[in-house]
Amino acid sequence: MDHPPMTLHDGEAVTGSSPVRARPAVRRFLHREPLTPADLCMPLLVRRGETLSPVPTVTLDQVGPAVRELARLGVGAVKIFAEGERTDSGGDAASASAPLIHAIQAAKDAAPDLAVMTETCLCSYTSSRACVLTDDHGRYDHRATLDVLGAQALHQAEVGADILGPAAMVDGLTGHVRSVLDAGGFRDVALMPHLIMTSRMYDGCRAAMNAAPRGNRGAFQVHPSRPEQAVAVARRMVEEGADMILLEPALHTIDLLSRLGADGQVNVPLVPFCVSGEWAQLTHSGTRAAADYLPDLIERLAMYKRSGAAAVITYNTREAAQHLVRLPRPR
Ligand SMILES: NCc1[nH]cc(CCC(=O)O)c1CC(=O)O
Ligand SMILES: [Zn+2]
Repeated sequence: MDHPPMTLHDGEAVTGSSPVRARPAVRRFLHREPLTPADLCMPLLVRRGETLSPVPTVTLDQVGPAVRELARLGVGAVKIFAEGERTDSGGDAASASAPLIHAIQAAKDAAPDLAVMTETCLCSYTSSRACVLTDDHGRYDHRATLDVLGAQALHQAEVGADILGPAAMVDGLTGHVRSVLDAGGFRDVALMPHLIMTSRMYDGCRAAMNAAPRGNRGAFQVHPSRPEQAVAVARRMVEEGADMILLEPALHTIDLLSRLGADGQVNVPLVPFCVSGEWAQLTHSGTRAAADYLPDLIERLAMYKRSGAAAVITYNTREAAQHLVRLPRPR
């Protein structure tokens, strides 16, 4: 044996222990926080009314108070989604007075130092609930999709959004939004495109936003059997100017998180999004007491960090942050 046997205070030998674990002073010396409130981002789904929803949502006038409370807890960011007017041509997606734009403004007014992320997508604005626009024959219209999303991105930047989230998963979107922002004088607005795997885990969010897809969203998202495609898409996003990449669903893309984070894949921060289905599983759709799921939640979030996440987006941000600020540390 390399080390003398470790003993507890009563002198009894401790088997299976190590010098690193045996003494509180050494554990304290080596302690690193696995997770802090600053690592977390809260998705805010903004809806017009308080009708029944399968996931937590807010109304526009609740955005300010919610953001202030999150900021007080030390939370790092919010990610704002909002339903707008729907038409075949993308409704008010490109309007400066869309609910999403007001919500971003409310969040920045409430806590200027908290990072505001957005979703830059069309599924909250199309009659079809698709993330893209289609032409008169129902075929994907690349030019029109990029035009509307570019205009939407500019409005998001104009009211102070810090990180935009191109989410339609179409080629060239990240690069297009980057060039629109640069031309508009917003070089310091960051891009975190979504790398989305097809999944049933989005159904709750889609229902809450009245955006259950009628068409085939899988045409653009990555199929779970194609990890090599996910790597290729991630690399292309970085080439086009992604500053970070969002991975969803977090729980079903942990393999990608560690794979992409490994040397030589992509060199940008990776941010898993624990989507609505993950919230539903953990909280039994909101019926479970926080005290019952908090240990699981904290372990889960720490696991994402350990697997290479720069930060984590979770609907449980508030409970997690409240729990973390109460913990004695180091432990
Ligand atoms: N528009 C892409 C997008 N943005 C957020 C979610 C899901 C988020 C959640 O379930 O919490 C999705 C997936 C999808 O629409 O297919
Ligand atoms: Zn979308």
